[in-house]
Amino acid sequence: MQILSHCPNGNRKLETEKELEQQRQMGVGEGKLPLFETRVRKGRTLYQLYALSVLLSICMISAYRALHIPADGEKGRWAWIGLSMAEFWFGFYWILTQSLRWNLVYHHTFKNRLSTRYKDNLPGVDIFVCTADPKIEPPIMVINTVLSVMAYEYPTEKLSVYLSDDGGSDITFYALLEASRFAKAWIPFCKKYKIEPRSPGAYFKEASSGPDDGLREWLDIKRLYEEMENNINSVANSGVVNNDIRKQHKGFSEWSGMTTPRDHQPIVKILIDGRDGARDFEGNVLPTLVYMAREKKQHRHHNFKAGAMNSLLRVSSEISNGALILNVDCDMYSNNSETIKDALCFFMDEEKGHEVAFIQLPQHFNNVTKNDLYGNSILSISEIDFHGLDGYGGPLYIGSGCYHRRESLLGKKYDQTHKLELVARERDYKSTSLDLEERAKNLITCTFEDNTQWGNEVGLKYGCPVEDVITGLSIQCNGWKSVYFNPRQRGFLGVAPVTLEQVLVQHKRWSEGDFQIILSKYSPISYGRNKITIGLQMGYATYCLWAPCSIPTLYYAIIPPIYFLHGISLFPVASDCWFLPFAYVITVTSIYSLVESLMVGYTAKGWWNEQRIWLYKRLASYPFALFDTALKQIGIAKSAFVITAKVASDEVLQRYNKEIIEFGSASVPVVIIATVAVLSPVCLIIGLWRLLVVQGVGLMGSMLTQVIICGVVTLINLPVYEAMLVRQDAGRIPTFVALISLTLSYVAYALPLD
Ligand SMILES: O=c1ccn([C@@H]2O[C@H](COP(=O)(O)OP(=O)(O)O[C@H]3O[C@H](CO)[C@@H](O)[C@H](O)[C@H]3O)[C@@H](O)[C@H]2O)c(=O)[nH]1
Ligand SMILES: [Mn+2]
Repeated sequence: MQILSHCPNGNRKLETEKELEQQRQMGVGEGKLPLFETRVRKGRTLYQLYALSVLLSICMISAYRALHIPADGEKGRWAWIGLSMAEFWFGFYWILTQSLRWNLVYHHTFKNRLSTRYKDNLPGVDIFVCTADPKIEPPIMVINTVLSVMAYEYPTEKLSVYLSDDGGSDITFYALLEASRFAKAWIPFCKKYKIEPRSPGAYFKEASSGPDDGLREWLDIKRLYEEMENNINSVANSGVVNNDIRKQHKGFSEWSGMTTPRDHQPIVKILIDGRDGARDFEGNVLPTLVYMAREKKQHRHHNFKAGAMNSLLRVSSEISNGALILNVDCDMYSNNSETIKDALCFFMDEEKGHEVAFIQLPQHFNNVTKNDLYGNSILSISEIDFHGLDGYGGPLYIGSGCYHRRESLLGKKYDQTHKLELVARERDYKSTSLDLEERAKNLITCTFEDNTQWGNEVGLKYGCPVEDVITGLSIQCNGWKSVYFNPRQRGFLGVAPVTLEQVLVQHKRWSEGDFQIILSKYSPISYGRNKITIGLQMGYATYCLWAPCSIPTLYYAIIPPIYFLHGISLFPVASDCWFLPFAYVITVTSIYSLVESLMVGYTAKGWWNEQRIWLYKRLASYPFALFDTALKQIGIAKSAFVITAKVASDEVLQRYNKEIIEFGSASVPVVIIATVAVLSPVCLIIGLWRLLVVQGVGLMGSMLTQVIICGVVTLINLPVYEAMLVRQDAGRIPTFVALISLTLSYVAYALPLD
């Protein structure tokens, strides 16, 4: 690996690792040495040769299509033209994706240098946790996330944690109250024994025994945690907070007149006020802890997570006003208590830090099965793509696990002449907690944002189902850079969806949101022009164009099989030299993707599963994103945000752990998947019969590509046939869906071909 480190004199120069190590040992100019280094991945030439060879083949495929269009009246002319267009799209899309592979960079931080140089002179950090529904997002999970971030290795008086509750639930409030008490024992325990992860739930699930020198304490704290867990779960299960509990905190009075969580006054409760010296059991100051539920009115749109985040920005500016902001979803606990310091290494680097607006860490999940049944770990994105984007100005902001500079998130433009430093700010020590709460409440009423730039020029942007990506893009267009930091000890772990339907729904939101960005005024192509690098524009486009990829994929999965069934060839004969580029692209890109997947940690079966889910998303999730975007464009539909479920029944979980796909319902996506799945083997069998018995084996060569397509689609769909024909559990494909799909396949067969 080569090291591309930036030197104090402002030049970026290439050095070998050895030289840098020598420098480090000599302590040359300690105090000026960078707080992080950047490495470029080796072996680029090999990759570039591979990419060029694929590019060449893609061009040859297009040339073949253009030169051999069937004449007017000849069979398969329109199918041919359609295939040419689909291939052209795939080729074009493949070129875009090169931006994610061309120039991978990796960062390494020097936290020791940060500590020696800045000691305690560190900025305040405000951590925002968002939750929206106590049923879908159980309060015990939410507070585990809260506790994990309260226990960061960071001066506690500089740490403030805010929970935004869009569910407006007194059960969540109660859980947070319990957490504020438990924190007094938990935080000192974590720090004393340096335990990881600092989500107590996750920790006790993994740790079968405590530290040798603190077994007693470990047992005590485990018992405390279990008590709290029981209390919270029993309140959550009963659905009501009883009067005894209500008496414990005056904050519960906020719920006395509340009839529905969709209509209530603004609530801000400072449960721990770091200023007034609230202390843990060891006598250390506790981090500030705040509960917030913004005002809701039946007919007022609340802009989902973006609205919550903007409210958090304002409330926190009143209470702690940290210069740094960390945002996590309520299911994504911190799995590495050092990442604040890592983030600071980028922000506080004397040479480059002032350009950086946000540091995104990868999103990993702690419930992914061995062979990643639903392709949830998206490792090719977190281990490759984002390192590639980083080489062109920085990754996307993808929500959870992102550190922001407050100013850039608020919409400030980057100014080269005016370096913004991250410094500790004076907190308001004069006002009482009550004063702060009252002032903060006024900032989160429904009308507060009326006639302001909030949601537009200021804060997170409204109106897009992926508020994070569009906001990050506009920050980058404001001149800022971002950094992708992927530490060995994973920064955050969340909960990935465990049924096919949930996966498809989640991807519909993402692909729809991303597609809307490219159509919006913030399109990375037009708005981003001359503001971000071309590599980054291309990188954004790969995500923004997920949704339209569905059409050529549907076409490719349906048309070649049907034409095969009818004995019409749409590809060159295997003995023809035009066959070579097709064969080359298919084989080489598949091998490449397999090897890459194995390298980033997939099993071979995991790779195969990912191919399947990739197909299903394109067949049965992205088309709906396209459709809804069209409705939205003509003004019929409004944006929605379907929250991803974080709990599932034991039965569903059992199947998930056995890696059995949960089809489960007779939804339209399942019908599409089943139809495509049924079509391929039917075409394969009838087509082969026709070829072998009627037309003669000699024609096999002209049909080889179509046979392969049918074969691969059939193989990848084996779980579908099993779910239709063999399985008896509730996750199977209902019989009448199987019948519908058979009927639809027949219709596809009977349709007149061109
Ligand atoms: O009205 C809402 C809806 C959602 N949320 C919160 O937003 C977060 C993300 O929601 P989730 O259903 O878990 O969506 P995911 O698809 O898992 O989230 C990813 O994608 C979202 C954008 O679509 C980003 O906001 C997230 O940060 C990112 O992790 C959760 O903490 C929710 O509680 C709210 O606070 N208010
Ligand atoms: Mn989530």
